[in-house]
Amino acid sequence: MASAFLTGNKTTHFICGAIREVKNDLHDLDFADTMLNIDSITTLLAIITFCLLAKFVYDQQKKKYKNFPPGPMRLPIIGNLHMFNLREPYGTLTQMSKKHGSIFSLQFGFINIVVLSGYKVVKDALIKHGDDFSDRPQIPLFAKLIRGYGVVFSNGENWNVMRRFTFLTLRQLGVGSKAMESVIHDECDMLLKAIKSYEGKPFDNLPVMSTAIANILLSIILGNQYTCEDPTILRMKHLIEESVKLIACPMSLLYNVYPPLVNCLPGSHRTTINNNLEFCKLVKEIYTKFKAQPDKHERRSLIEAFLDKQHEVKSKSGLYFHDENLNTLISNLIIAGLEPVHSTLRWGLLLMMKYPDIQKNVQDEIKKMIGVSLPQTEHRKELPFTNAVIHEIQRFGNIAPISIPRATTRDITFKGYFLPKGTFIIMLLRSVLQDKDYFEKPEEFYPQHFLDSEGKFVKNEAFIPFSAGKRSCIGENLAKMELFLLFTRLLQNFTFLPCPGLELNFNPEIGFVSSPKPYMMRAVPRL
Ligand code: HEM
Repeated sequence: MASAFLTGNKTTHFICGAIREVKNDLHDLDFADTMLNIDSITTLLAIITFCLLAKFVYDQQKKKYKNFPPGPMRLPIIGNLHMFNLREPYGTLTQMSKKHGSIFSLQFGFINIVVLSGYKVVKDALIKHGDDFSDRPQIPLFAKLIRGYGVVFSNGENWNVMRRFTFLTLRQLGVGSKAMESVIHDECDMLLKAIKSYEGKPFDNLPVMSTAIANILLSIILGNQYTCEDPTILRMKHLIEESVKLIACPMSLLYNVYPPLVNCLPGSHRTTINNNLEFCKLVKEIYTKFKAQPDKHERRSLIEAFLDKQHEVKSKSGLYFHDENLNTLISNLIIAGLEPVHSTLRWGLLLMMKYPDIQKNVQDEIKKMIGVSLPQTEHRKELPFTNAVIHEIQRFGNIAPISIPRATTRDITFKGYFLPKGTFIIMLLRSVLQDKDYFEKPEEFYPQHFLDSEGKFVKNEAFIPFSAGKRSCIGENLAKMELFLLFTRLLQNFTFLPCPGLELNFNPEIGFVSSPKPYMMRAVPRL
């Protein structure tokens, strides 16, 4: 309605007419009325300015987004927000992709978002157009927390330098080698001991499992200086676990859409910001200690490799090795590396309790092929069923349903649509891992997705839980090693059973990572 009024001469006539009317009225009024009307004029002018501005923005957007992918009808100001079930946003996106196809657009407040779904389209974007889709968008809450540093949400040269450093350092620290296998086994020994101590009685697996996985990651990032029992680490872990959930809560989502409006309100976004400030303070305490006593540690760590780089400021890339990047990189790695592995394993145990026959087949295969000896990564080939089950846990568990958002690095035409530079892109990984053209029973837990008719393991090209291309998961090798060794040893040592009277719950927790809700289980020793 407003924009219909505000076109060309009609707009000027409307404004002049309104002001003239107000002026005429002013003659006949006393002082109080005059004051009242001055307020009315201000309000009227504000409304008119707003409408003109809205029209200008609308025209600019229309020009910019010509030939933009279509999508569901949007409302002014809120766009498509009203259509979202904020408690299950991934479900809403999946439903929309069924209706609007593999490329469609949405509007969140004033932000235009393009959603890509299905293996073919997502693969094209990740691989064929890898460079065009390799940025991260500016998401207000993350921008506030991360300020363009670290690796997960940075872009350009900062991202390049941090990614290369992280990738090479993980390799130098033994990820993928026998040395890392032994770190994982040491932690697994403690995990088995902790589980055994419950003597087959019900227990909550969340704290026990997260301790083991956190200790593996900490040994890489901080060397052998810190373990999960350290009060600083306990606090850091709590802050991360809380923030990972809060980031997907309604107030945080609203903050990302209307930052100035929501900023002053209380809610999950404020707690996340405060958690981040506290987290950075704790990381700073840790690296200050490292700086104070260099070369004193038995095992080298990522933090020490970074501090070494700070001394080599000769090269141009050396400029990026400052404390802000160190702070953010460490928090990035702890957040990105802890929760996904932990959640995948917890989905795994939940599924083993639901499907006792599959659990038994895995145990029989382990018994037959490796007996009681320690599993090694090479055993994957000899354990095709176990390997297929682990792949299916990752596919079914689907812990990163929308991956991490991307943005276009330049103006591009993709599948016939124009996407301006900086377009916010969601790659719906959930739709890839459930693509019915690649998985026979996409909504079921079906390890045969990764087995041929003779029971041999077969790869499936649409299996990309770590995403793909130049911005794919840095921790893929570490995560695969952890999942294989921990899962195999857990099933070699225990049979996992549900607690009598408790129903198994497969509804995921809301959060950035789609994890199972806390649950109790029993573990009966086998050896
Ligand atoms: C089961 C375990 C894991 C899964 C399913 C997983 C999945 C993912 C996914 C989907 C992305 C987004 C990639 C993209 O934008 O295309 C990602 C990014 C990332 N992951 Fe993982 N991840 C896992 C474990 C880990 C571990 C153990 C680490 C750390 C050592 C890690 C570190 C990272 C980092 C740093 C990024 C950002 C990469 C970048 O922006 O360049 N992840 N991960």
